[in-house]
Amino acid sequence: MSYLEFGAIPLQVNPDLQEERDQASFHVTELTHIIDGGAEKTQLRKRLEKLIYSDPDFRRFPDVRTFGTKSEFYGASVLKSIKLFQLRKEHQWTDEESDIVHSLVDHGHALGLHHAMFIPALERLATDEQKAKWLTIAKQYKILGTYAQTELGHGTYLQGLETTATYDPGTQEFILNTPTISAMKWWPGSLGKSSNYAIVLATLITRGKRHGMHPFVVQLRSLEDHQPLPGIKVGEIGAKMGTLSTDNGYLILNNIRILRENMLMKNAQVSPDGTFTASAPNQANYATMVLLRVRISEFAYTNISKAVTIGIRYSAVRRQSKLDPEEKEAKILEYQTQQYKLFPGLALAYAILFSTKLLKKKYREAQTEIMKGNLQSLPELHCETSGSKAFCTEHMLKEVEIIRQSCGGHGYLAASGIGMMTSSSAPLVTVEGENTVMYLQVARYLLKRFSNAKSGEQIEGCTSYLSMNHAPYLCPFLSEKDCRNLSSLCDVYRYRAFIVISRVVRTVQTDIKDGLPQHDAFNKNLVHLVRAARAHCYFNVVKDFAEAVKELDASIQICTVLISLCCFFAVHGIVENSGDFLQTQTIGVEQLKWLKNLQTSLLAEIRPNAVALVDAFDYHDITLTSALGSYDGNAYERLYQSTEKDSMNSQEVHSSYHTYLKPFIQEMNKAKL
Ligand SMILES: CCCCCCCC/C=C\C/C=C/C(=O)SCCNC(=O)CCNC(=O)[C@H](O)C(C)(C)COP(=O)(O)OP(=O)(O)OC[C@H]1O[C@@H](n2cnc3c(N)ncnc32)[C@H](O)[C@@H]1OP(=O)(O)O
Ligand SMILES: Cc1cc2nc3c(=O)[nH]c(=O)nc-3n(C[C@H](O)[C@H](O)[C@H](O)COP(=O)(O)OP(=O)(O)OC[C@H]3O[C@@H](n4cnc5c(N)ncnc54)[C@H](O)[C@@H]3O)c2cc1C
Repeated sequence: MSYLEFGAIPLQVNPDLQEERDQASFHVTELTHIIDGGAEKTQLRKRLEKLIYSDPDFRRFPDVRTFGTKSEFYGASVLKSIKLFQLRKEHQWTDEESDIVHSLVDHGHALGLHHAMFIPALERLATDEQKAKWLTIAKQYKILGTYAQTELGHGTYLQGLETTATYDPGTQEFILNTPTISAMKWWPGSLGKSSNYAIVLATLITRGKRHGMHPFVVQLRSLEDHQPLPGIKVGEIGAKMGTLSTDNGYLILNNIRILRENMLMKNAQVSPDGTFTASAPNQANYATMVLLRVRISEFAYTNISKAVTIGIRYSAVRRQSKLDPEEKEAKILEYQTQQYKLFPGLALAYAILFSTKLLKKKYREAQTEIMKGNLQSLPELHCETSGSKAFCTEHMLKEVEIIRQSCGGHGYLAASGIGMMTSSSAPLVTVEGENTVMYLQVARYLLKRFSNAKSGEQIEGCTSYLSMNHAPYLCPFLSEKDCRNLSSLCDVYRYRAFIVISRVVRTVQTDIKDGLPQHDAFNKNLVHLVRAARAHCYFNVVKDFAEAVKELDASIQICTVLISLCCFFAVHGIVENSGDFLQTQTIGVEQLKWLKNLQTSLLAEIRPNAVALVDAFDYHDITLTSALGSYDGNAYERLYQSTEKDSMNSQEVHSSYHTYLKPFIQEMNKAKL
């Protein structure tokens, strides 16, 4: 066989993968339509896919990503941003269309924060008059902006932000300053080299009084030559583990004067004479973060669904060792342990998909009210978005890494597409509210709602179960078969959450009664509080998944397979956290035995549809950029083909040979002689 024949990609689908597709019990397209939200949405996505991928600059990304330098990668990413902006303008994309496009192109493009945060911040924090000024030019790309909140010294604790915006009534300007090294802005995406504007979050000082964190529109760079304006020092913070396309930046402000009107004044106002008035609680200024927490939850779906597509397709074409000594080597997907690595990620992808669809709906409804000035739903929304962001990203990151390991050695190759996914997924547990901190916000809300419920209030929303009549719980599972009941599984999660929450409330209360100040009583129980928040979030995701499956308007075949998957998601979660479930007596030892058996039975049940379930995500090969996970399953040919793109292979003999190796080899051979 010639060299070329080795590398050529066969025209047909790998027969091992075809075999998987042939045995699917349902129509993949029907499920794709459900995932996309309807047949017309699938058509829309495909139309956008065609448009984007017809441009070679989007197609050549895998090469740059795999083999370029940081600077080359960033440069190519700026080009990609500009092309996306031009296309958005030309085709007048809606936000929905734009979101679809962002999930298609390699995420995190250089100017991504302009649409992800700068524009949403203007929409949420500016008055109508300010919107007419700033939003209009931002949408026309006359200015390119970012969201500069985090500082070197503080990311989580926003009340600790040190950047100041001091009002000068004499000139009716704010003077922005970075008073200490820890006050410099540090981390904002698109800040280092790309943006010429930023919404800077700073502590407002007027008439000698500090009024907490507020948003200010600040020009950073000249619109003529992109040089930083006088008094502004801005740059890139340095190499990161991944996300090479984004120029995360630092920013130092030295007596920067901006007009009074540059303070975004929807929620609080400073009048010309310096009088401060607040028309909403300070937390209303956190609105951009709340939106991003929804989007990051959705992004967790994108990452886990891509990863598991790669893992399952590859496991269907990779053969290693013999199951039956008389047969040929088995597909690694046949091994129960391999299914145990992959199917939790598969079930998680569907769980996050359905749960975030619901979250998005709730977000839209709440946001409509908030924009009208009704902030009643804000605490509940904060709890739901914080919890979803923490739960989805925590579980996604864990499963993506397990799936990477499931690909063996090849999973460690950049060409697999999955290693990069691990490093680009990693920051999602930190950005937009570090996960532990987000769980603690959920816990804080749970404690409040718990005591409301205790005092007889009828609780609505995601914590409504706290006001249920909680007679001692008796697990209804009397056999393995009973454990399949989705409604009973939801009950098990609900009671676990209730008991974990009530126990931590009792402990905190006892500690306070015993004389500990409230903050010490909290800190003494922080781990348990996070555990309570996790239990609450897990319950909500299981419930959302189960309800979505129950209400699905789909064929019996699809319902059957999704019920198995949902059941597996719930059962797996109980088995993985069995200590907690046993300790809260929501299950007993006997029931745990049945649940463990059911867990492995479900692996076998899901197995025949595994490839179809990932095919239904319908990722284009360019979106996946994976030699292991392409639709045709020709993994080895694609891996070998990818070596051609490696610059190390552009010369037969590398230049280092002449500089170092040749003299060394010659020296060694001389010595031998
Ligand atoms: C295909 C598209 C994909 C898109 C993906 C994009 C990827 C982009 C990648 C990266 C972008 C990253 C951007 C960023 O990271 S921006 C910076 C994000 N920073 C944070 O998230 C900071 C986290 N910290 C906080 O949110 C807060 O400081 C806090 C919640 C930890 C504490 O709040 P604070 O007011 O300082 O103190 P309290 O704890 O005392 O809270 C008072 C009170 O307010 C309630 N509360 C807090 N936050 C909110 C909120 N957002 N909404 C409503 N209410 C809120 C809090 O619960 C307290 O309530 P109380 O108990 O009733 O008093
Ligand atoms: C890739 C990336 C992109 C980013 N993009 C932006 C951006 O565009 N704009 C922007 O403004 N920021 C951005 N950030 C910053 C990001 O929002 C912060 O890093 C994040 O909010 C976490 O804050 P921190 O770094 O201060 O972590 P810290 O708060 O210092 O966390 C460190 C540890 O302390 C713990 N901890 C902190 N406070 C508490 C507490 N109260 N209780 C218990 N434990 C606590 C945490 O759990 C964690 O384990 C970005 C960060 C990254 C990594």
